[in-house]
Amino acid sequence: MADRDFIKQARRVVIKLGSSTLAGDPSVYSRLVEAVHTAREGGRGVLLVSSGAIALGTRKLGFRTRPKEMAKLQAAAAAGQSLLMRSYEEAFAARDIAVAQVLLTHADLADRVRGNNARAALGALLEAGAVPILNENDSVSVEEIKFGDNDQLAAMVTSLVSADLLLLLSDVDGLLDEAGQRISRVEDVADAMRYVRKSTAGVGTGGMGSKLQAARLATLAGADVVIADARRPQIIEDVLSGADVGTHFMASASRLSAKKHWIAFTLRPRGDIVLDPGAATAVRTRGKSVLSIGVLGIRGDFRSGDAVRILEHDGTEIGRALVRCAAEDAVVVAGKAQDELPEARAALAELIHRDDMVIWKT
Ligand SMILES: Nc1ncnc2c1ncn2[C@@H]1O[C@H](COP(=O)(O)OP(=O)(O)O)[C@@H](O)[C@H]1O
Ligand SMILES: N[C@@H](CCC(=O)OP(=O)(O)O)C(=O)O
Repeated sequence: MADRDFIKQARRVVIKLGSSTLAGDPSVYSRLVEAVHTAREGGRGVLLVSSGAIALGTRKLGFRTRPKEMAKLQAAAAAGQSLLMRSYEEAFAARDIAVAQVLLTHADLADRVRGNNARAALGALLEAGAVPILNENDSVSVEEIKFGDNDQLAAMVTSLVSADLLLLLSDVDGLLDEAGQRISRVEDVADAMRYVRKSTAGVGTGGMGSKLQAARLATLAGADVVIADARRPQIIEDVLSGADVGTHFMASASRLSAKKHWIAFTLRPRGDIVLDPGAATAVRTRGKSVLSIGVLGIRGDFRSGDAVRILEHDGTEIGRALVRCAAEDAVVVAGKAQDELPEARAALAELIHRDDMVIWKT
């Protein structure tokens, strides 16, 4: 199959719209509605991740520029979110399509029960024929519980609902090379990072680096990703028909299970487990569990079931995992063989089970 043939067959699609798009030409809403309508007629389920609340709220509340102070940013988000949803409600009414607002914080997806509830609610909305419109719940999100930006939220939602395609719409043709030419296809996201230019202009928060990171997350969840220009007429239709527009990232052949993806990319590590060279090799090359005897050191203040980084003795990160005990117990068992462990902690000879571990490809 040709590269973009998988996109033509995508059944579930997440479309992310950036602030730059929504703060610009208002006709973007009506064009979006027509494209979503056509996609649904073609049997696809569509979810939107929409930024724009802060940009709209900044104007609505009469702030001259985007506020820097957290409380004012949150105020702008609250004021702008209702305006944003009103625009969507009105636009989608033209096609008699119900929209539904879903506001999430990072903590919602980091908690398994809450994440499962969100997945079920989104599934029920699609089943009922509605278009879920997601945004970060900015007015209650503080730094520790933020997604970072909506590119990351969109990638995590893509994994959560097992979407086949993530379409990141922005105000550029796609990823541009040094000469400003669109790159049609990216094979290696890490390598593509060299094209990212730092920019302070514009109303967006993430920039291109964040879109590439989102592309990495979503392709490892088994989705194709396209970054494309929202200002181009028919852009969504063109992308979904497999046309050579925007920048395409193919779904990874070594996709992670939903659980491993969650460990690797949604959870925030609370500490480090440092391995000796023998253990590091066994874990990295043979996918072995982490045994207490191979642990050189423990850092951080994690609890049982938290995510941790797995490090080589020189500090290189090998992977991420869920740890089976709290830091205070891990310190006691580190470096000890099973027969040296106190009886109460015997089970901790296997500190991390291989099923709870994601090893980075080198
Ligand atoms: N190599 C690159 N190719 C394309 N855009 C780039 C590149 N490097 C940096 N950018 C910047 O990334 C911006 C898009 O990100 P952002 O402003 O966060 O958009 P959005 O609000 O749509 O999420 C572009 O407008 C451009 O200024
Ligand atoms: N949640 C914020 C958007 C944050 C964000 O990531 O913005 P952008 O980089 O334009 O996608 C808002 O609604 O204003």
